[in-house]
Amino acid sequence: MSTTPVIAVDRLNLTYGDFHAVRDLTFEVRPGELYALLGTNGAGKTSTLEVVEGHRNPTSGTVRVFGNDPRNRRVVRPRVGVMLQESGFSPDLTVRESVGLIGRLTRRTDDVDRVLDLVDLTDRAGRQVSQLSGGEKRRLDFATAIYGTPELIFLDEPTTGLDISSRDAVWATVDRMRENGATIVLTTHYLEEAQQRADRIGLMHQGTLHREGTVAELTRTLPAVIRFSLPTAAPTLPLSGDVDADGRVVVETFTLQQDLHLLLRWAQENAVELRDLQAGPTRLDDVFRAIGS
Ligand SMILES: Nc1ncnc2c1ncn2[C@@H]1O[C@H](COP(=O)(O)OP(=O)(O)OP(=O)(O)O)[C@@H](O)[C@H]1O
Repeated sequence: MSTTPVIAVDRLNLTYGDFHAVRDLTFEVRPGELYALLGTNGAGKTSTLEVVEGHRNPTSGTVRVFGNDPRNRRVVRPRVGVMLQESGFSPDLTVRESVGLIGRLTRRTDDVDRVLDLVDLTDRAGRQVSQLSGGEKRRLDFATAIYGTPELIFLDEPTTGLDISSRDAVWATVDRMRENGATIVLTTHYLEEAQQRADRIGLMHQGTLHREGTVAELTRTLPAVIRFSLPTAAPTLPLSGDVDADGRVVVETFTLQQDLHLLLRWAQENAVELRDLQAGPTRLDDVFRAIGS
């Protein structure tokens, strides 16, 4: 498999008037990976993706998609599927017409019925877009991104407004496309989805790439947490911790397995019940909460 990056962003800057929305941003997306571009509100994700998708000119810096300037739409567009946050469909078109139109615009070919089946809109094919529910519209947006099985797919908040079975169906389709070599760029505020699926994460904050790496790389810099309640008059704990607002003991640790073992052995030996015991590795949510703190 080629190791030439599918997307290469080098010292990208983007300003809106006096406002510097993206600052010296550099990152790459490799062939076949799922790269999640995450961040706080207003971090600059959409602005960055608009440049990478060829919709917006950078103020400075370079962006290459398959080695080309993304504004070279004739070359790049047929290879790229885009699911935007807001769909731009004409409300008067039917579902079938909308999917067909996208085919013509992107110059990809596909079987409209196959795509409608994949997003479970076969029985809505003749209906006008204006008559679709929010979740159905979102599935239509997804259909346009996967039409013609593009090599690179941008998914901007793909599962917002979808019920659980529609979400599962979207991810099953994404998984299948990845098995066939597709590269995915995901933005989402559902951190759970990124945590489960991203090969690498770029975490943006105030226009810059605050952190980048695999989930394990991002979370390993923060301690894991053990929480429990103790009965009154318990003997002295074998490790140090704080007490939270609810009176529970909170132990932060970089050696979770070892400390948990120590704690459980101590509890057993002293016949102490550790009520509401919880222990877990750091989650992506915690990495987010630590931004700016
Ligand atoms: N057309 C515009 N004109 C002026 N400022 C803009 C424009 N578009 C975005 N901004 C500002 O640029 C910053 C980055 O916006 P952007 O939409 O890229 O962030 P984001 O990371 O996608 O945010 P969110 O998670 O809230 O969708 C924000 O402060 C926003 O207010």
